[in-house]
Formats: sequence, C-alpha cells, structure tokens
Amino acid sequence: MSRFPVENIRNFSIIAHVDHGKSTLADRLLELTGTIDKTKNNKQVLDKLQVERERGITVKAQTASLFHNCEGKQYLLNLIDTPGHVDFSYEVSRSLSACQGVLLVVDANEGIQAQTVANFFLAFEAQLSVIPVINKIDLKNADPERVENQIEKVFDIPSDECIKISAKLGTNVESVLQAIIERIPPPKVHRKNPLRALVFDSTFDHYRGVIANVALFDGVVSKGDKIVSAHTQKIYEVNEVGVLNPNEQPTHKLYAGQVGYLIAGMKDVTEAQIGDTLHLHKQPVEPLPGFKSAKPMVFAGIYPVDQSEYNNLKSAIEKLTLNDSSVTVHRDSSLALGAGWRLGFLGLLHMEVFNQRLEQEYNASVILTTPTVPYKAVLSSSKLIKARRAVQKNMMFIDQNRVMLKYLFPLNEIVVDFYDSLKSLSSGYASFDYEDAGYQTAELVKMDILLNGNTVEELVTIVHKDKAHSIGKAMCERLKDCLPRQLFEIAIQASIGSKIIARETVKAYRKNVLAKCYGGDITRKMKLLKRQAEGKKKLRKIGNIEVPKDTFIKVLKTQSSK
Ligand SMILES: Nc1nc2c(ncn2[C@@H]2O[C@H](COP(=O)(O)OP(=O)(O)OP(=O)(O)O)[C@@H](O)[C@H]2O)c(=O)[nH]1
Repeated sequence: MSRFPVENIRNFSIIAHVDHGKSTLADRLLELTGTIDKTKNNKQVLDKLQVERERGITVKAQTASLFHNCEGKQYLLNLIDTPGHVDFSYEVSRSLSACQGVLLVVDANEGIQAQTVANFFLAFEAQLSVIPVINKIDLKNADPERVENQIEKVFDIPSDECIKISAKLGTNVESVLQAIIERIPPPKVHRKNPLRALVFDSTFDHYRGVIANVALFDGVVSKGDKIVSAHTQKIYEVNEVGVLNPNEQPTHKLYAGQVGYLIAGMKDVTEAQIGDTLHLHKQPVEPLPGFKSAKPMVFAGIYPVDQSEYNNLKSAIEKLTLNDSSVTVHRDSSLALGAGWRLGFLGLLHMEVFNQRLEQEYNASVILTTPTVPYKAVLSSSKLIKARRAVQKNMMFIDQNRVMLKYLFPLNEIVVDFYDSLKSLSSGYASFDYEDAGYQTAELVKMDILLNGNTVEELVTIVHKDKAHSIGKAMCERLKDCLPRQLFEIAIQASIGSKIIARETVKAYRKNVLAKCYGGDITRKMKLLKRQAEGKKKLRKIGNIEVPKDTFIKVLKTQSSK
C-alpha cells in the first residue's frame, strides 16, 4: 500500500435519488478498473445483503478500493456506494465523512428528485467536491440538456461540469474516472503523525468477531500493532488489516489517506462503536469528531415468537445493531408478548429491512408490533389548540414541469402509507423526502381498548382526534373476529377517556364437554374435564376474559398492515 502516496488517493462516494443508477455505475467503475471481471452477471455487485438483492435497493453503504492507472501514475480510488432511500440517509452522511468528493448521479429522464436535493446538501455542507453525472442517456425519453439546466438552477453548478453517461451500457464512464482524479482533491492527512483512524462502519463476523471499516486520517497501522479505542480505552492487537477490493484483501499495512478494514480481536459488539477513533498504544491523539447519533422516528416493539428464544434474539439484535447503529434499543416487556425490546428506526422501510435482516441473517423469528411515533404529551382537560394537519412552507419551480413543495406534516401522517399514496396519485412522478421539524402541538387522544370494562394495555394507541372513531371501530371489529366465544358475553369497546366511541359484542357460548357422556364412567369424565382445564391454562386472563395469546399478535399484525 506504500505505493500510493497521498496525492494519488481519491476517496469518493456516489449519491443519488433511489434507482437513478448508483449501484450500476459502481459496477462499471469496478469493471473498468479491473477490480471485477467484465461479465453479464455484474449486477449491483456491492449490494451484498440478501435483503438488498431481493428488494433491489441498497441499504448499507459499501466500500471498494479500485486501483487505476492514469497517465503512467497508479491511483487508489476508494469508492463508497451509499443507499438512496430517505430512511438510510444516516448511512450517507456517515460515508461522506470518509470522502473528499461525490458523484451526484441524476437520471436523465426523471431529473432532480427529492433525495437528489437532500443528498446534494449533505455533500455541500460537508464541503465536498460535487461531480454531477447525468445517467441513463440511452433511454428514449432522456433529456440530459433539461437536467443540466436543473442542476445549474438548483445547485448552482455550471452545466458544462455535468458528465453524461449510460451506466448500463458503459457509455462515457471513463470520463467519470478522469473527473474523479482531476476534480476531487486528495485527502488532507499526515503520515508522519501518530495513527488516527476513524471507525466509519463495522460488521460482525461469526468467526472473526468485529470487522471495523476504517479511514486513516494520520499515521500508519500494521498487522501486530497494539491499538487503543479512544471510546472504551481498551487495548487490542491488530490481527489483520487490508482493503476491500470489493472483498477483503489483507495488506499488512494501511497508510493515512487510505480506507480499509481492520480486525483486532474485538469479540463484543459494544467494542467497535461507529464514530470511534483508534490510535496506537501509548500514543494518544485528539479523537476525531465522530458522528451525531441518529434520531429514530418510528418505534416498534419486538418480541421472540417463543420466549425460550429470548437470549438468541438478544444476541442477534446486538450484532445487527453494530452494523446498523442508527437503531435504538430499549428493553421492554408486555403482558401478552413477554420480554422483548422497544426499537427506534429512521423510517418504516428501515424497520422492515431490519426485521428481514434479523430473519435472514440471524434466523430469528420475531413479532413486530404496530409502529408508533414519539409524542410529547401535555395532559390537559382544557380546550386544545386546533390542529392543522399540513402547513405549506415553501414552493419553488425547478423547471416548467417540476415544482418543489415544502410542507410541515405530522410525522404520524407520513410514516405509514403517505409515500405510496403520493406515488399513485402522481402516477409515480412525485418524489418525497423529509427531515425532522421538531414537536408541534396537535389534537391527539389516547384511545383505550376495553374487554368487559378492562383496558388491554397492549392495544392502547395515540390517534388524531378526527380519526379516533374509524380506527377504534376497525380495531373492535378485528378483535371480534379474533376472540373465541366464551361462556359469557364479551363487550369490546374503544374509549377515549370515559367516552365509549365504538363497541362490538362477542356472544356467549357454552361448551359442555360432558354432553356425550351418558351416565357411567367417572374416570372418562375426569379425563375430559382435565383436558378442558389444560386448554384453559393456555389462555391468558384479562380481568375475567380468557384471551388466546395469538389474538394480540393477530390484531397487532393486521393493525400494522393496515
Ligand atoms: N436504461 C438504463 N437503465 C439504467 C442505467 N443505469 C441503471 N439503470 C437501471 O436503473 C435501475 C436502478 O439502478 P441501480 O443501480 O440499482 O440504482 P441505485 O441508485 O443503486 O438504487 P438504490 O440502491 O436502490 O438507491 C436498474 O434497473 C438499472 O438496470 C442506464 O444507464 N440506462
């Protein structure tokens, strides 16, 4: 690795709106630099996770070191592929901290979209060089000139700086490599200073423990070095260092300005915190700024389907949150579902992907409860301020056909199905991005679900006053379908405070298990009664009502899919 002086290193990221072609461009760059063989099967090579391949989206940023010869000089280009979906923008901002420049990919047909704007500003604020790349020029409806004008108008980047390519066909991709070398500065680092390495990502390998992705800001790290985590002050010996090419390739040493991986016998997932600084033993340094912790927007309870799986699920969640540090975890327990956790996610897709990764990568089978968003509640019996559901803040025309609107929305209104509705209403043309605007006052009510007058804690929800009636009615109807009839009538009610807003009734049902036993054998009767008693044990009592355990799961599941 010493062959690459700092001036021959470029660290860059590819950012774009979803589906504008980041991963396809990454494939072409890997091929052009000979990192992977050119075959027809190279499709999103850096999307390694099963969930990414199944959904066709990137959820984890990936790193690859490319070796490129240009005008007789060997360059080391470190590429960090990032996700496009709004839920994963935390990954984007972390990746950018290891870069000096970005390729901003824009679809030649769709033009600038919501996440193009959001990601551009992340790069702009981090003061990175931005190379605009207009992709998919092979499409029949491509209009690269229109997109050039949009880029000039919205981002103030002269249109002659745009590179027009087709990542799919490979057209003009060499110009992108040329621009990376010419327009992105080498990292500002010092190899003579003591080691200062930023852990910008980490994964857990079942056999080798924690694998930390590091960007070296100062110094050199070698196999066998004793290093210290600035966060925990624990000392480790480096067992392996190397570059990702795109698979791990050991190199013995990594130098300042380079990006690679490091394995140092960290066995516990709490040891390699993302954002941590590593330095040499007895050579302490000023830690790097690290990362702002992610702010979860959507919360859900997660429980093992079978309580005996609790410890396995605990370790699976710990390992997966090491790789996805934006998830927050708190222990929780529920009367119906047993011991579990309350997890915070950045959005609904993030929650679904986390769940799918738990199942696919850790073989865990879990119950996920209805997603909710956080509220700050002021309990008051006085008149509430009239809620305004969405308030328009700003409007800007990007060109004759496209407008950018800014609204203030309650988070609860957008997390579940807003994006889908927007897409179908606009025939797929509108795109959407959001950022936290803080807490706002709203007319929200706490809705209880009662079974014969007793509140069922698991089903308590916070809903907007105007929607309470329809949601309460739907939940009562679902419960009615799920609850088995019992020996007495059950009243299912939805209430706000003391006011009942919906009601369903489950009629009484009496099962006489002895009906077919005429007279005779007492032992047979005892056996039937014992079996009935065992069946009853399986039921959980809420007040005087026996509720099968899976009723909660059914109601919560239908509720979250609604
Ligand atoms: N016609 C055409 N299609 C392209 C081109 N580049 C990418 N695509 C297609 O566009 C789709 C999305 O490409 P990806 O590379 O997965 O996009 P991405 O930006 O990485 O998507 P996310 O990771 O989900 O954000 C795929 O079906 C690609 O085959 C291109 O130059 N021309």
